[in-house]
Amino acid sequence: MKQDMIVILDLGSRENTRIARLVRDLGVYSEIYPHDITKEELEALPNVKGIIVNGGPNNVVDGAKIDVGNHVYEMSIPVLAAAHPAPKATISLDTFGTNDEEVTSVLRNFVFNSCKAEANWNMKNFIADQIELVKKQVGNKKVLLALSGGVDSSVVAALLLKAIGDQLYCVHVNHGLLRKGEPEQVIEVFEKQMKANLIYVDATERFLGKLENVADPEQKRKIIGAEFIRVFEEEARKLEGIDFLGQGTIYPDIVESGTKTAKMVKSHHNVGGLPEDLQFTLVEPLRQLFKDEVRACGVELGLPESMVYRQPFPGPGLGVRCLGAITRDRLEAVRESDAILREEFHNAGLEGKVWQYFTLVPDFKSVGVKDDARCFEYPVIIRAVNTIDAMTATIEQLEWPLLLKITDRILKEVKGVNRVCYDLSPKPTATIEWE
Ligand SMILES: Nc1ncnc2c1ncn2[C@@H]1O[C@H](COP(=O)(O)OP(=O)(O)OP(=O)(O)O)[C@@H](O)[C@H]1O
Repeated sequence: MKQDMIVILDLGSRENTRIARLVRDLGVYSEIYPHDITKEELEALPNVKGIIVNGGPNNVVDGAKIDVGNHVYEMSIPVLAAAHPAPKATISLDTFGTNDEEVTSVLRNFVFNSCKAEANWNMKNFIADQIELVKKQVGNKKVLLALSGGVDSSVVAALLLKAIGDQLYCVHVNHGLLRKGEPEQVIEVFEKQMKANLIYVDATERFLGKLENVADPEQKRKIIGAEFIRVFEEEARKLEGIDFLGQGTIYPDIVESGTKTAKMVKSHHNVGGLPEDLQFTLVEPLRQLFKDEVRACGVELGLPESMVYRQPFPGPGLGVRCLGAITRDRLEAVRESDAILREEFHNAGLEGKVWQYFTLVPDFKSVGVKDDARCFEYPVIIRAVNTIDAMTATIEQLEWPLLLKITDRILKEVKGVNRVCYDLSPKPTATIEWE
């Protein structure tokens, strides 16, 4: 193992994530574990140079104070106890302080002087360590991975390929709701370039059939999710002797599901809902990474930037941007207009600058004129928003010439469309997606 590690024990503090990031900013890898980690579990972690017991006022669960076991202090590993009474800490603090510089100076002293950790955290070493761990976990067994072509599953796929090569089986499901060029890119990158075992399933007809005449957004999402599990399950059953399921779980997924310490564990299974008899052990090499680190990992693994810096895309795909009951003509109009929008944002240097931008097509028509004749066609609505946490969002103030150019191209190139609108609504009151 190449990297030293500082372990942060979670006693419910909201600061855990910040401390982990600040330790990593010092160049030392850090991971967060539940407060009730056992002696054996702690001993099994590689290269632990120091432990931070991060206390604070949230250390009460169901009326009882929670604490770490005494073994934490008896392992001859330096311990920093912050806002927490500790029998034998190397360093005890009342609190970590509020500004990052203060906290960093305490951490620097602990990490380098007390723990003698080396600043050897970088993507190369992270990848090398994860490869070693995955090899140890998987042995000569097979791993199945649902590969969406999104950032997280693509980075996991690339990492697992490096670790176990053709013991990895990737399944990419085309549900007919992917963006233009996406299934082609998955095939090009993973099958042609990286030589992965890629199972490509074109289930377009199946999904669109199930979605026919379904207008309720919740119902649409449910059908897409359930059908995805069914297709994936069928593929899994065709393959023999699979013991592991690879997943692109990343640290924010774990925090969102509620950490163990917060007693909110709502198991986060990305590919949730697989039948009971399909029992897999999970392989989740990115589970301790933040999104920007996942991207850096993807770049280091040689994935194309367009994949690694892809904007967020909803699970049900274009299905929720073809409003109401999905029809093939409107779905095509969403896909084509979205491709134009992305191309023009790329040309204008806005890619990576605007958080999310897409088009949608509602299920009503308006009157227009084309070639001197009256026409009755769909509008395309453009949405471009910026946000930090997706809880609130502001709209991007696009330049008029760019908006006019995109409008012109959509009206000329997309079939069945006679009108383009720009959605000016922030969140709140509007959500980012329409459905
Ligand atoms: N079309 C698909 N084909 C294969 N797997 C998929 C597909 N869509 C989703 N998945 C699987 O379900 C997981 C969760 O999908 P979701 O749309 O919530 O994306 P995510 O958590 O942002 O991950 P990613 O960045 O990999 O898409 C994905 O990581 C992937 O493993």
